[in-house]
Amino acid sequence: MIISKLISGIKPINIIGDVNKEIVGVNIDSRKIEANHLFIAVKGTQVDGHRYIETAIEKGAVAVLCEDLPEEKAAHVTYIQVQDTTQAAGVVATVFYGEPSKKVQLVGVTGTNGKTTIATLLYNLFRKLGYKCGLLSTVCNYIEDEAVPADHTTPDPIELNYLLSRMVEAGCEYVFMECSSHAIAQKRIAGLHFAGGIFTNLTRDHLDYHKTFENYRDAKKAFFDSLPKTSFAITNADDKNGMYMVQNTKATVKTYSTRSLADFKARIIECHFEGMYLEIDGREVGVRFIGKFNVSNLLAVYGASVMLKQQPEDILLALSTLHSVSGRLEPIYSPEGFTCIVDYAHTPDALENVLLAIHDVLNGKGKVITVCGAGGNRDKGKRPLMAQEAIKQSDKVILTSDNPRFEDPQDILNDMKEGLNNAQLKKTLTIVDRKEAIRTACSLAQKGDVVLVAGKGHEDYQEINGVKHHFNDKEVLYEIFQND
Ligand SMILES: CC(=O)N[C@H]1[C@@H](OP(=O)(O)OP(=O)(O)OC[C@H]2O[C@@H](n3ccc(=O)[nH]c3=O)[C@H](O)[C@@H]2O)O[C@H](CO)[C@@H](O)[C@@H]1O[C@H](C)C(=O)N[C@@H](C)C(=O)N[C@H](CCC(=O)O)C(=O)O
Ligand SMILES: Nc1ncnc2c1ncn2[C@@H]1O[C@H](COP(=O)(O)OP(=O)(O)OP(=O)(O)O)[C@@H](O)[C@H]1O
Ligand SMILES: N[C@H](CCC[C@H](N)C(=O)O)C(=O)O
Ligand SMILES: [Mg+2]
Repeated sequence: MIISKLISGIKPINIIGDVNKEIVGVNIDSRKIEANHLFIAVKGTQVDGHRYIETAIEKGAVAVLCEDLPEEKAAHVTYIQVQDTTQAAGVVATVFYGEPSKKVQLVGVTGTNGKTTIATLLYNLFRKLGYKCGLLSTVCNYIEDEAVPADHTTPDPIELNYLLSRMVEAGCEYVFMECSSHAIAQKRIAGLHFAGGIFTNLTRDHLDYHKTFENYRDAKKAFFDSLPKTSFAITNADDKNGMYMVQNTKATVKTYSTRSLADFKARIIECHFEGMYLEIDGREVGVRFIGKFNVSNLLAVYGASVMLKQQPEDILLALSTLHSVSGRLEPIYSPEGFTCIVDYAHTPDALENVLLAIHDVLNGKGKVITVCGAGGNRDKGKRPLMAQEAIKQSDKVILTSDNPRFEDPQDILNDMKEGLNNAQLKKTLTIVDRKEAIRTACSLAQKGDVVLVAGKGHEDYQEINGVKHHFNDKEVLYEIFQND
């Protein structure tokens, strides 16, 4: 694609050099630059991408998009200066890959918890309804059946538009994606055309990055502010910030609620560990999910499907056949008759809700033993709150390592214990080794009890000092049961 076409969606302040050159690739990372590429210099949180302009040119870049022009310029390179390269990166990537988001119905899901669940269920549901679909999520990306491993909840703008273009090539009509607050703040989704957006909920997370809850909230809101008039915005009326999210959007607003009047409503008729019987918009349906929060997730899925012009009867029929998403409230039954639940709860709110869901089913008839930790190099303030939520609804808590990343695991656990009083500490064990912690929880459990293993869900690694060691909570549980 020639440079003048490539930059047709942005407003350069200055252009130096030939704009009729052919560009065969674009990237924000100098390490991925090859011959005849455009390098986009982005000022990041760790380094300033402008430092890599020279390296990128040595690797073959023939055009550079930047905010600050370098003093020494190469004669064969075209320099394009813009105000904000973060924003421009998304727009240029979209143009380079043929504006793929305009060729599919793209629905974005944002909020603290529930994004993976909702996006994955929509992908599974629309495939059951007979459509070709794509999915961009924390667990894995999918182009129809083809799995493309995910490093991030939302990929960088280049990878994102590349994957979307592959989905268009594969004939996908619908694409469901998670929009993390990092991705919205870093404009990874700039230039995308959304058919709809969904808001799940907002509670504490990622304050290491956003600094204040207001910044975090407004990062999520920015997604709805940017939705086009043709799109829909579905919001959770039960969440304190549900209406705030959509107050400035141009999209058609619809609400969902399990408590009050809303466009999409539901209530629980019955619930077991195997699933729930629900009434959604006046129709009854059996689903294989538990927990009130999953009623909200299913309502969001139902609402989005209605807005995407599917028939309520077809949606509910497909909904009744869907299974829980990997590592989200996934039950594993022990030979001794207790139930283990593997779940990705890694925020105070998620822990509270998962434990509520477990108690709803247990109905006072068994003990709850919770194994949990907190991630290293992430929001420290959530650590004591997570310990508090765990102890509030558990008979015993075993604090253990999650992904310590570059922190000492014992320091993370000490931060968690800061949230507990002496009586609560007496109900708590600290076992740094996660496998040992899970084993101990299982040895304490009896028939009818529940062992909640929280925090890592689908993850198949434990990240320690920058190295990902193979580790999977479900595998560990099966191994324990086999050796019993
Ligand atoms: C804090 C954060 O979110 N950082 C993300 C951000 O990086 P950054 O802009 O800070 O990059 P940087 O390292 O300062 O580098 C600046 C620029 O120089 C470039 N560079 C750097 C080195 C080099 O040799 N050459 C070069 O060109 C980089 O490619 C970049 O363009 O943009 C990068 C590209 O999109 C991301 O890979 C990176 O994710 C880091 C690794 C990360 O761990 N992010 C997590 C926190 C994250 O994004 N999580 C959310 C979800 C959380 C949730 O689901 O709850 C996610 O969407 O996954
Ligand atoms: N609607 C919800 N409300 C509160 N908690 C939820 C909700 N849905 C899921 N959870 C809890 O949050 C955990 C994470 O769910 P999920 O992976 O769907 O969220 P996510 O928003 O994609 O998270 P991430 O930001 O890490 O990608 C689940 O394992 C469950 O404990
Ligand atoms: N996307 C989230 C996932 C957290 C998962 C948990 N296992 C942890 O490592 O903290 C994050 O990067 O903060
Ligand atoms: Mg997710």
